[in-house]
Amino acid sequence: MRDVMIVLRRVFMYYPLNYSVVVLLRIGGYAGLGILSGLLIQRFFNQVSGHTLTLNSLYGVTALLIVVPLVQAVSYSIDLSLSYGWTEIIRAYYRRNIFREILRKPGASPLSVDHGKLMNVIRTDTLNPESVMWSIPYFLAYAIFSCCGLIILSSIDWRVTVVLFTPLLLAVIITNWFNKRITVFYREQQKTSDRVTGLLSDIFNYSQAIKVNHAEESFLKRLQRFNEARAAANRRNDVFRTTLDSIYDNIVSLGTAFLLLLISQKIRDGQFTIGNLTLYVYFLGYVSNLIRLLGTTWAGFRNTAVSLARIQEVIGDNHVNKLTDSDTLYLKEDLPQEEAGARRERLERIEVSGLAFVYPGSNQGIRDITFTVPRGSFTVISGKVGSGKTTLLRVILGLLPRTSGDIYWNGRRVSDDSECFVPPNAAYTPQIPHLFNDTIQSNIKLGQQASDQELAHAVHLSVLDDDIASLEFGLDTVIGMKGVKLSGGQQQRVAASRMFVRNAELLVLDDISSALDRTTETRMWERLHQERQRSEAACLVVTQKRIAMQYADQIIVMDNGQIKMKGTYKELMNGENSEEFSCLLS
Ligand SMILES: Nc1ncnc2c1ncn2[C@@H]1O[C@H](COP(=O)(O)OP(=O)(O)OP(=O)(O)O)[C@@H](O)[C@H]1O
Repeated sequence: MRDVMIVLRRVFMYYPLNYSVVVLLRIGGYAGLGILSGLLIQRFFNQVSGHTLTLNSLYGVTALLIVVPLVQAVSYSIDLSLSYGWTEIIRAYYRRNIFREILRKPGASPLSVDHGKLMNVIRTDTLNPESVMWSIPYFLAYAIFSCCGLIILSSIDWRVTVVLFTPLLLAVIITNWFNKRITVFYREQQKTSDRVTGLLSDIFNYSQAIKVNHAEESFLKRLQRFNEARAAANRRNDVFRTTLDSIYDNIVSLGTAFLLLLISQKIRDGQFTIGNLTLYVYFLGYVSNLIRLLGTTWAGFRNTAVSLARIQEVIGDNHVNKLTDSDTLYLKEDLPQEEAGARRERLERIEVSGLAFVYPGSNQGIRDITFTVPRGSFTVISGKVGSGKTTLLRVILGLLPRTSGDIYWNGRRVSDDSECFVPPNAAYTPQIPHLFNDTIQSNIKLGQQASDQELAHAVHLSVLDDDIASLEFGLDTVIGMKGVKLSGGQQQRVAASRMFVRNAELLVLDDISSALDRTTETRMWERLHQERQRSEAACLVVTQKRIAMQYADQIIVMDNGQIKMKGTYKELMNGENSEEFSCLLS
């Protein structure tokens, strides 16, 4: 609960003035004007039943009974217009901060939760703080109203008041006891929802695999099972909430009946006026609302605590302050241009020394990697499947956190790889292209400004020009989810264009020619070679292709996470492990 309080306090600090005005409006509107209305109604009925009602006082009371609700209506409208602003903002900050924390994680670290949970966390768990912040001012207003009511009613008849409030107190205790179950139901609801969303996301992502393996039936059955579990959890929650609601509703009816029983004799004896009876019934309605609000506010606190734990699991960090950061949201302003990393001094050489990384919970990774990449050089990393080539690239790029070793840029130690090895210093094409459902052009630029000429140059280097020319809409062709409307080779080359357009000093390519025909592949390596001579960009390339190796200034052969051989193509072909080396080539 401490974390919940920290979140709510920081959320309050987004708009302290705005929120305070809402609190005051609700206290004024519900408590202040509510009590005034009650007293007016009491006075009116006392006058009617006591036959002391004069025309003047009738006009006066009636006018007030019209004016008070009108003032209340104005206060509610102001309240709503102020509240909708901050509830949206709370949600937006919360969601933006979760995204930011996820994106801050080292790029290649997998998320600790599946997509279903992630989606639910962002969609529904982010709603809890705003709902608590929404109900707190109501709760305060009703609490103040009820306390005042207690005092006013006690001054009329304290015995009747005590008897009237006792069942309400009992209701509070019962509600509190029931509310503990709310957490259990909420958790269950979220868990079953995560599973359904996760499975749906898998089905849509891998529909082709499901179809070709004729696995539709088994996936549908699984979906049905998950849906039934979710429906059962929702049902349990709904029944529980409806039961609680009916308890609150019946409290008013039971209370009124109780009251009538208690005071009927007193009214007959003239000890209790009709106006007082009306006042009691009027207050009873408000007090039952207080209990309802106590229930929802308390449930909101508990659900926020559950949600916080889920969010912290997603972002892998339990520092709540990060979730409530309130720097600019850009709701109305233009988004700032994507910031490139700070450009370092012109690259002369990169030195990798004693680099190591082990995947958590395994003994797989890389160890003791040392080599140098000079300006304008071409370094090939080769080796058997699973020997650690991709891991090495990712550790250098800061996508995986190195466990030991150093990287130097022109002799100066790099302390934050993920900040250093980004455009314009370095650009990377991963083994599996990550494309978005957008045009080819947008996929290449990915938020970066690029002239037509720069775009055409990047397309040329990745040997994509003929493909673009053959498409009806050229660079404006929309390529579908994950680029499904392109062939595997085209997808790889769109990803390569994205790297080339960044005009970086270090180009890092992970096995990108695997889906290319020989002619396209030969052209691509030739163009990359020419480009490197022109721009003096250094290239770090994972490949097994002979043609690429022939261009290489050095070839590093990995085995079981370590460097096994190093040299030029000629040296390795003529070295003592030449047979093993030639077996790697394709
Ligand atoms: N997230 C991970 N957690 C644990 N082990 C991993 C993880 N990713 C890769 N590995 C293991 O680390 C080793 C090196 O993997 P890596 O992907 O670097 O190999 P690679 O040489 O690039 O293989 P390939 O040629 O198939 O691309 C492998 O044994 C692999 O199973």
